[in-house]
Amino acid sequence: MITIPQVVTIAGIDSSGGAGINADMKTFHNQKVCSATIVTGLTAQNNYGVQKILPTNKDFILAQFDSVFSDLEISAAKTGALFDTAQVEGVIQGLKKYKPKHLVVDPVMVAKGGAILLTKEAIDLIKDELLPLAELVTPNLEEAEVMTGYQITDENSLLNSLHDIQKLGAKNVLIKGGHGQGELVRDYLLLTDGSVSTYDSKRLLTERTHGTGDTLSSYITAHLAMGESLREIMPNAKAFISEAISKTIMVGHGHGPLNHWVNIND
Ligand SMILES: Nc1ncnc2c1ncn2[C@@H]1O[C@H](COP(=O)(O)OP(=O)(O)OP(=O)(O)O)[C@@H](O)[C@H]1O
Ligand SMILES: Cc1ncc(CO)c(N)n1
Repeated sequence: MITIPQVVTIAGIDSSGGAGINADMKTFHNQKVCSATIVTGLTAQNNYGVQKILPTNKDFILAQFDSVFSDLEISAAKTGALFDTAQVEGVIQGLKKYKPKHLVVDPVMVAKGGAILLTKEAIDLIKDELLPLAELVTPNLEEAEVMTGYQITDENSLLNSLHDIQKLGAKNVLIKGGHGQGELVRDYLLLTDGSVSTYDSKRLLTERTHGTGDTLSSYITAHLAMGESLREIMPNAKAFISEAISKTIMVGHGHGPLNHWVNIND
């Protein structure tokens, strides 16, 4: 018999296959963990942007929680796109009921192409009630600004943001630098013990970066489920995302999807 870590992604489906649950499941499969899904919505989306959203309702979200958690042995969960306040309430209720050992919150707010995925009320609820449940929250630069209410203009304001987001209740905070500038992409990780580590990689000059955030947070979730620490996971997570961006697959137009077949141990 083979035992495989089991994880769940609580997120939306991307009709073009490159982001959201689709990216999560491909990453989980690549990293050899078994994944369940709690679907928060369907998107009519492609590599140009999001054309339409059909959110699932709170009752159906809770029904999926009951189905998944009454059967599978879930050791880690991650949240991705959540679309309205009632949904966020459902997700918080489900997480409080089933208490997965590890929870990664990816506070997806804006899709590549600029579509706003979350209302202001829902963002407040995420800050007040979802972040305190999270082992790790993974905002990009804009999402960090929305959470704190001030702009990140330099390293000082970035470090302040890390601490201010931790004060909202998340144990560990990762601010991702994909939307920054310069030759390097630098991600900043603040741990519970107050230490800050930075992770650099070469900025790959491509617009084919659909689903980078989902892929990174899924990779981390998979490895938390395997019992690794964030310090152990981060260098490999960065290597994986760089490899998945650089071994370009030509699918669709615009912000094309990543290559989820890569293996950083090759
Ligand atoms: N051009 C790039 N070259 C190398 N690494 C990148 C690049 N863009 C993003 N990354 C890496 O991908 C991960 C996700 O970062 P990013 O800031 O793009 O997140 P995100 O905005 O949440 O993604 P998404 O737009 O998919 O929601 C980070 O680890 C970041 O360092
Ligand atoms: C469904 C969905 N979730 C997350 C993102 C962000 O990558 C997206 N574009 N679409």
